[in-house]
Amino acid sequence: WKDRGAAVSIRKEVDANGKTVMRPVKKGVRDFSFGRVLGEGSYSTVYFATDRQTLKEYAIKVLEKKHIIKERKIKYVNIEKDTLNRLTEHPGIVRLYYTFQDENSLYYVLDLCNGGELLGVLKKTGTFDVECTRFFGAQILDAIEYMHSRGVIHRDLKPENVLLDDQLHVKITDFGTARLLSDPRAPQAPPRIEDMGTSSRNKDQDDDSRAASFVGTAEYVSPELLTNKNACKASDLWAFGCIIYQLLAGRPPFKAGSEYLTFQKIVNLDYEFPVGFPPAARDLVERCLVLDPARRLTIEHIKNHEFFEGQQFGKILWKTKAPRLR
Ligand SMILES: NC(=O)c1nn(CC2CCNCC2)c2c1CCc1cnc(N=C3C=CCC=C3)nc1-2
Repeated sequence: WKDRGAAVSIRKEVDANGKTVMRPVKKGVRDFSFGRVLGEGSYSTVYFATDRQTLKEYAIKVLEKKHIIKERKIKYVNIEKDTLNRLTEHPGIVRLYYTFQDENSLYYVLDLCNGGELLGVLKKTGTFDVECTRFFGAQILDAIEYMHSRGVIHRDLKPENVLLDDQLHVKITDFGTARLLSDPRAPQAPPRIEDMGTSSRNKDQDDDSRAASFVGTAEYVSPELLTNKNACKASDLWAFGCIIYQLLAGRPPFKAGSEYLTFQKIVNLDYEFPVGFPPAARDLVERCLVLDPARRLTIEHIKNHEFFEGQQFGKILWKTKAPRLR
Protein backbone atom coordinates (compact mmCIF):
# COMPACT_ATOMS: atom_id res chain seq x y z
CA TRP A 1 0.00 0.00 0.00
CA LYS A 2 2.09 2.88 -1.30
CA ASP A 3 1.31 6.20 0.38
CA ARG A 4 0.07 8.89 -1.97
CA GLY A 5 0.85 12.59 -2.12
CA ALA A 6 3.75 14.21 -0.37
CA ALA A 7 2.42 16.48 2.29
CA VAL A 8 5.28 17.43 4.49
CA SER A 9 5.55 19.40 7.67
CA ILE A 10 8.69 21.27 8.61
CA ARG A 11 9.96 20.08 11.94
CA LYS A 12 12.61 21.82 14.06
CA GLU A 13 15.22 19.21 15.09
CA VAL A 14 18.70 19.15 16.59
CA ASP A 15 21.23 17.37 14.35
CA ALA A 16 24.20 15.20 15.41
CA ASN A 17 26.33 18.33 15.85
CA GLY A 18 23.77 19.86 18.21
CA LYS A 19 22.71 22.33 15.55
CA THR A 20 18.98 23.20 15.24
CA VAL A 21 17.79 22.36 11.73
CA MET A 22 14.41 22.65 10.01
CA ARG A 23 13.78 19.19 8.51
CA PRO A 24 10.92 18.40 6.05
CA VAL A 25 9.08 15.43 7.47
CA LYS A 26 6.17 13.55 5.82
CA LYS A 27 2.98 14.39 7.67
CA GLY A 28 1.67 11.78 10.02
CA VAL A 29 -0.99 11.24 12.61
CA ARG A 30 0.88 13.49 15.10
CA ASP A 31 0.43 16.44 12.73
CA PHE A 32 -3.34 16.40 13.26
CA SER A 33 -5.68 16.84 16.17
CA PHE A 34 -8.62 14.48 15.76
CA GLY A 35 -12.16 15.57 16.67
CA ARG A 36 -15.59 14.01 16.43
CA VAL A 37 -16.48 10.93 14.44
CA LEU A 38 -18.21 11.89 11.19
CA GLY A 39 -19.09 8.36 10.18
CA GLU A 40 -18.26 4.71 10.72
CA GLY A 41 -18.15 1.97 8.08
CA SER A 42 -17.45 -1.76 8.36
CA TYR A 43 -13.74 -1.16 7.79
CA SER A 44 -13.18 2.49 8.55
CA THR A 45 -13.94 5.42 10.81
CA VAL A 46 -14.01 8.98 9.49
CA TYR A 47 -12.94 11.78 11.86
CA PHE A 48 -13.07 15.55 11.80
CA ALA A 49 -9.40 16.61 11.99
CA THR A 50 -7.33 19.80 12.08
CA ASP A 51 -3.80 20.15 10.75
CA ARG A 52 -1.92 21.44 13.81
CA GLN A 53 0.45 23.51 11.67
CA THR A 54 -1.87 25.06 9.07
CA LEU A 55 -5.11 24.79 11.14
CA LYS A 56 -6.78 23.56 7.93
CA GLU A 57 -9.72 21.24 8.63
CA TYR A 58 -10.05 17.83 6.97
CA ALA A 59 -11.95 14.59 7.20
CA ILE A 60 -9.53 11.75 7.90
CA LYS A 61 -10.61 8.22 7.10
CA VAL A 62 -8.82 5.67 9.28
CA LEU A 63 -8.65 2.00 8.34
CA GLU A 64 -7.29 -0.59 10.77
CA LYS A 65 -4.77 -2.81 8.97
CA LYS A 66 -5.39 -5.89 11.17
CA HIS A 67 -9.15 -5.78 10.51
CA ILE A 68 -8.73 -5.31 6.74
CA ILE A 69 -6.35 -8.26 6.52
CA LYS A 70 -8.52 -10.46 8.74
CA GLU A 71 -11.64 -9.63 6.68
CA ARG A 72 -9.69 -10.03 3.39
CA LYS A 73 -10.65 -6.52 2.22
CA ILE A 74 -7.24 -5.41 0.94
CA LYS A 75 -8.64 -5.33 -2.61
CA TYR A 76 -11.47 -2.96 -1.53
CA VAL A 77 -8.98 -0.64 0.15
CA ASN A 78 -6.78 -0.46 -2.92
CA ILE A 79 -9.77 -0.02 -5.25
CA GLU A 80 -10.98 2.93 -3.17
CA LYS A 81 -7.55 4.56 -3.16
CA ASP A 82 -7.08 3.96 -6.92
CA THR A 83 -10.58 5.36 -7.51
CA LEU A 84 -9.91 8.50 -5.48
CA ASN A 85 -6.58 8.89 -7.29
CA ARG A 86 -8.47 8.93 -10.61
CA LEU A 87 -11.03 11.47 -9.39
CA THR A 88 -8.80 14.39 -8.50
CA GLU A 89 -10.15 17.34 -10.45
CA HIS A 90 -13.84 17.78 -9.83
CA PRO A 91 -15.60 20.10 -7.35
CA GLY A 92 -18.40 17.54 -6.93
CA ILE A 93 -16.20 14.73 -5.67
CA VAL A 94 -14.65 14.51 -2.20
CA ARG A 95 -10.94 15.01 -2.87
CA LEU A 96 -8.14 12.80 -1.47
CA TYR A 97 -5.22 15.10 -0.61
CA TYR A 98 -2.76 12.46 0.56
CA THR A 99 -2.41 9.28 2.55
CA PHE A 100 -0.07 8.09 5.24
CA GLN A 101 0.14 5.10 7.52
CA ASP A 102 1.56 3.90 10.81
CA GLU A 103 2.03 0.39 12.11
CA ASN A 104 -1.69 -0.09 12.89
CA SER A 105 -3.64 2.02 10.42
CA LEU A 106 -3.99 3.60 7.01
CA TYR A 107 -5.04 7.26 6.83
CA TYR A 108 -6.79 9.07 3.94
CA VAL A 109 -6.79 12.88 4.27
CA LEU A 110 -9.96 14.05 2.51
CA ASP A 111 -12.07 17.16 1.90
CA LEU A 112 -14.20 18.07 4.91
CA CYS A 113 -17.89 18.62 4.12
CA ASN A 114 -19.35 20.78 6.87
CA GLY A 115 -22.83 20.72 5.36
CA GLY A 116 -23.29 17.05 6.20
CA GLU A 117 -25.42 14.71 4.09
CA LEU A 118 -27.96 15.82 1.47
CA LEU A 119 -30.32 13.35 3.16
CA GLY A 120 -30.05 15.30 6.43
CA VAL A 121 -30.88 18.60 4.71
CA LEU A 122 -33.80 16.96 2.85
CA LYS A 123 -35.20 15.55 6.11
CA LYS A 124 -35.20 19.05 7.64
CA THR A 125 -37.44 20.42 4.89
CA GLY A 126 -39.30 17.17 4.12
CA THR A 127 -39.20 17.70 0.38
CA PHE A 128 -37.38 20.09 -2.00
CA ASP A 129 -39.06 22.29 -4.56
CA VAL A 130 -38.15 22.10 -8.27
CA GLU A 131 -35.51 24.85 -8.01
CA CYS A 132 -33.61 23.06 -5.21
CA THR A 133 -33.99 19.68 -6.93
CA ARG A 134 -32.59 21.12 -10.18
CA PHE A 135 -29.65 22.69 -8.31
CA PHE A 136 -28.63 19.53 -6.42
CA GLY A 137 -29.62 17.22 -9.31
CA ALA A 138 -27.48 19.14 -11.81
CA GLN A 139 -24.45 19.02 -9.51
CA ILE A 140 -24.87 15.28 -8.85
CA LEU A 141 -25.22 14.67 -12.61
CA ASP A 142 -22.13 16.78 -13.39
CA ALA A 143 -20.13 14.74 -10.86
CA ILE A 144 -21.45 11.42 -12.28
CA GLU A 145 -20.46 12.55 -15.79
CA TYR A 146 -16.91 13.24 -14.56
CA MET A 147 -16.75 9.91 -12.69
CA HIS A 148 -17.90 7.97 -15.74
CA SER A 149 -15.46 9.85 -18.00
CA ARG A 150 -12.68 8.57 -15.71
CA GLY A 151 -13.99 5.01 -15.91
CA VAL A 152 -15.48 4.94 -12.41
CA ILE A 153 -18.92 3.50 -11.61
CA HIS A 154 -19.93 4.50 -8.06
CA ARG A 155 -22.49 1.64 -7.56
CA ASP A 156 -23.87 3.00 -4.26
CA LEU A 157 -25.15 6.49 -5.03
CA LYS A 158 -27.74 7.63 -2.49
CA PRO A 159 -28.54 10.88 -0.58
CA GLU A 160 -26.42 9.69 2.37
CA ASN A 161 -23.34 9.62 0.09
CA VAL A 162 -24.04 13.04 -1.36
CA LEU A 163 -22.34 15.43 1.08
CA LEU A 164 -22.47 19.22 1.15
CA ASP A 165 -19.70 21.75 1.72
CA ASP A 166 -19.98 25.15 3.41
CA GLN A 167 -21.69 26.63 0.34
CA LEU A 168 -24.14 23.70 0.17
CA HIS A 169 -22.37 22.47 -2.95
CA VAL A 170 -22.46 18.73 -3.61
CA LYS A 171 -19.51 16.44 -2.87
CA ILE A 172 -20.01 12.76 -3.64
CA THR A 173 -18.22 10.35 -1.34
CA ASP A 174 -17.65 6.72 -0.35
CA PHE A 175 -15.99 5.01 -3.28
CA GLY A 176 -15.22 1.89 -1.30
CA THR A 177 -17.59 -0.14 -3.50
CA ALA A 178 -16.89 1.56 -6.82
CA ARG A 179 -15.94 -0.30 -9.99
CA LEU A 180 -12.96 0.84 -12.02
CA LEU A 181 -13.33 0.13 -15.73
CA SER A 182 -10.11 -1.11 -17.30
CA ASP A 183 -10.34 1.41 -20.12
CA PRO A 184 -11.88 4.64 -18.80
CA ARG A 185 -12.55 5.96 -22.29
CA ALA A 186 -14.22 2.86 -23.73
CA PRO A 187 -17.86 3.73 -24.44
CA GLN A 188 -19.68 1.20 -22.30
CA ALA A 189 -22.60 -0.51 -23.99
CA PRO A 190 -24.63 -1.57 -20.96
CA PRO A 191 -25.83 -5.18 -21.10
CA ARG A 192 -29.41 -5.52 -22.36
CA ILE A 193 -31.93 -7.17 -20.01
CA GLU A 194 -32.48 -9.96 -22.61
CA ASP A 195 -28.71 -10.63 -22.50
CA MET A 196 -28.84 -10.78 -18.75
CA GLY A 197 -29.36 -14.54 -18.68
CA THR A 198 -26.06 -15.25 -20.41
CA SER A 199 -22.85 -15.40 -18.46
CA SER A 200 -21.32 -12.86 -20.83
CA ARG A 201 -19.89 -9.98 -18.85
CA ASN A 202 -19.78 -6.50 -20.13
CA LYS A 203 -16.47 -6.41 -22.06
CA ASP A 204 -15.25 -3.32 -20.23
CA GLN A 205 -15.65 -4.74 -16.80
CA ASP A 206 -12.68 -6.46 -15.26
CA ASP A 207 -13.39 -9.95 -14.17
CA ASP A 208 -13.60 -9.29 -10.48
CA SER A 209 -15.02 -11.29 -7.62
CA ARG A 210 -16.26 -7.98 -6.18
CA ALA A 211 -18.62 -7.62 -9.16
CA ALA A 212 -20.39 -10.83 -8.27
CA SER A 213 -20.73 -10.15 -4.58
CA PHE A 214 -21.55 -6.45 -4.26
CA VAL A 215 -25.07 -5.05 -4.22
CA GLY A 216 -25.66 -1.42 -3.23
CA THR A 217 -28.18 -0.04 -0.77
CA ALA A 218 -31.54 -1.74 -1.30
CA GLU A 219 -33.67 1.32 -2.17
CA TYR A 220 -31.26 2.55 -4.89
CA VAL A 221 -29.95 -0.69 -6.40
CA SER A 222 -30.58 -1.13 -10.13
CA PRO A 223 -32.47 -4.15 -11.56
CA GLU A 224 -29.41 -5.34 -13.54
CA LEU A 225 -27.45 -5.57 -10.30
CA LEU A 226 -30.21 -7.77 -8.85
CA THR A 227 -30.64 -9.99 -11.91
CA ASN A 228 -27.17 -10.19 -13.35
CA LYS A 229 -24.77 -8.78 -10.76
CA ASN A 230 -23.32 -6.65 -13.54
CA ALA A 231 -23.19 -2.95 -12.70
CA CYS A 232 -22.71 -0.61 -15.63
CA LYS A 233 -22.56 3.17 -15.96
CA ALA A 234 -26.36 3.18 -16.45
CA SER A 235 -26.69 1.69 -12.93
CA ASP A 236 -25.59 5.04 -11.51
CA LEU A 237 -28.28 6.74 -13.61
CA TRP A 238 -30.94 4.44 -12.14
CA ALA A 239 -29.81 5.65 -8.69
CA PHE A 240 -29.89 9.24 -10.03
CA GLY A 241 -33.55 8.75 -11.01
CA CYS A 242 -34.30 7.42 -7.50
CA ILE A 243 -32.58 10.46 -5.95
CA ILE A 244 -34.49 13.00 -8.09
CA TYR A 245 -37.76 11.25 -7.13
CA GLN A 246 -36.79 11.32 -3.43
CA LEU A 247 -35.81 15.01 -3.37
CA LEU A 248 -39.27 15.96 -4.67
CA ALA A 249 -41.36 13.28 -2.93
CA GLY A 250 -39.47 13.12 0.38
CA ARG A 251 -39.06 9.34 0.13
CA PRO A 252 -37.39 6.91 -2.31
CA PRO A 253 -39.58 5.34 -5.06
CA PHE A 254 -38.92 1.74 -3.98
CA LYS A 255 -39.26 1.12 -0.26
CA ALA A 256 -40.91 -1.86 1.40
CA GLY A 257 -40.88 -3.60 4.76
CA SER A 258 -37.83 -5.70 3.95
CA GLU A 259 -34.90 -5.69 1.51
CA TYR A 260 -36.41 -8.66 -0.31
CA LEU A 261 -39.76 -6.87 -0.81
CA THR A 262 -37.92 -3.71 -1.91
CA PHE A 263 -35.99 -5.78 -4.49
CA GLN A 264 -39.32 -7.24 -5.69
CA LYS A 265 -40.69 -3.72 -6.22
CA ILE A 266 -37.56 -2.77 -8.21
CA VAL A 267 -37.53 -5.72 -10.61
CA ASN A 268 -41.30 -5.28 -11.12
CA LEU A 269 -40.93 -1.51 -11.53
CA ASP A 270 -43.60 -1.20 -8.84
CA TYR A 271 -43.74 2.48 -7.78
CA GLU A 272 -46.13 5.43 -8.01
CA PHE A 273 -45.82 9.22 -8.09
CA PRO A 274 -47.45 11.25 -5.34
CA VAL A 275 -50.23 13.64 -6.40
CA GLY A 276 -48.76 16.96 -7.49
CA PHE A 277 -45.38 15.51 -8.51
CA PRO A 278 -44.09 17.99 -11.13
CA PRO A 279 -44.80 16.63 -14.67
CA ALA A 280 -41.35 17.37 -16.18
CA ALA A 281 -39.67 15.69 -13.21
CA ARG A 282 -42.04 12.74 -13.55
CA ASP A 283 -41.08 12.31 -17.21
CA LEU A 284 -37.38 12.46 -16.33
CA VAL A 285 -37.71 9.91 -13.51
CA GLU A 286 -39.79 7.57 -15.71
CA ARG A 287 -37.03 7.64 -18.36
CA CYS A 288 -34.29 6.91 -15.78
CA LEU A 289 -36.20 4.13 -13.97
CA VAL A 290 -36.20 1.82 -17.00
CA LEU A 291 -35.50 -1.87 -16.35
CA ASP A 292 -33.31 -2.29 -19.43
CA PRO A 293 -30.10 -0.25 -18.80
CA ALA A 294 -29.59 0.12 -22.56
CA ARG A 295 -32.92 1.99 -22.80
CA ARG A 296 -32.30 4.30 -19.82
CA LEU A 297 -31.62 7.99 -20.49
CA THR A 298 -27.92 8.75 -20.93
CA ILE A 299 -26.27 11.67 -19.16
CA GLU A 300 -26.46 13.79 -22.33
CA HIS A 301 -30.20 13.05 -22.67
CA ILE A 302 -30.77 13.98 -19.01
CA LYS A 303 -28.87 17.27 -19.37
CA ASN A 304 -31.08 18.12 -22.36
CA HIS A 305 -34.31 17.00 -20.69
CA GLU A 306 -37.09 19.56 -20.16
CA PHE A 307 -36.62 19.30 -16.36
CA PHE A 308 -33.13 20.84 -16.70
CA GLU A 309 -34.19 23.39 -19.34
CA GLY A 310 -32.02 26.50 -18.96
CA GLN A 311 -29.79 24.76 -16.38
CA GLN A 312 -26.09 25.38 -17.02
CA PHE A 313 -23.61 22.55 -16.40
CA GLY A 314 -19.81 22.54 -16.08
CA LYS A 315 -17.76 25.16 -14.22
CA ILE A 316 -20.53 27.81 -13.96
CA LEU A 317 -22.73 25.33 -12.10
CA TRP A 318 -20.23 25.22 -9.23
CA LYS A 319 -20.09 28.98 -8.91
CA THR A 320 -23.87 29.26 -8.55
CA LYS A 321 -25.18 30.11 -5.10
CA ALA A 322 -27.38 27.43 -3.53
CA PRO A 323 -31.09 28.37 -3.63
CA ARG A 324 -33.00 28.86 -0.39
CA LEU A 325 -33.95 25.38 0.82
CA ARG A 326 -37.71 24.83 0.60
N1 LIG B 1 -16.87 6.73 3.70
C1 LIG B 1 -16.25 7.86 3.50
O1 LIG B 1 -15.30 7.97 2.72
C2 LIG B 1 -16.77 9.03 4.23
N2 LIG B 1 -17.72 8.91 5.17
N3 LIG B 1 -17.98 10.13 5.65
C3 LIG B 1 -19.02 10.32 6.66
C4 LIG B 1 -20.26 9.54 6.26
C5 LIG B 1 -21.40 9.70 7.22
C6 LIG B 1 -22.59 8.88 6.73
N4 LIG B 1 -22.98 9.24 5.39
C7 LIG B 1 -21.90 9.17 4.43
C8 LIG B 1 -20.71 9.99 4.87
C9 LIG B 1 -17.20 11.05 5.03
C10 LIG B 1 -16.42 10.38 4.12
C11 LIG B 1 -15.47 11.06 3.17
C12 LIG B 1 -15.02 12.39 3.71
C13 LIG B 1 -16.08 13.15 4.47
C14 LIG B 1 -16.04 14.54 4.57
N5 LIG B 1 -16.93 15.20 5.30
C15 LIG B 1 -17.89 14.51 5.97
N6 LIG B 1 -18.75 15.25 6.68
C16 LIG B 1 -19.82 14.97 7.42
C17 LIG B 1 -20.37 16.00 8.23
C18 LIG B 1 -21.48 15.79 9.00
C19 LIG B 1 -22.17 14.49 9.00
C20 LIG B 1 -21.59 13.46 8.13
C21 LIG B 1 -20.46 13.69 7.36
N7 LIG B 1 -18.00 13.17 5.92
C22 LIG B 1 -17.11 12.48 5.18
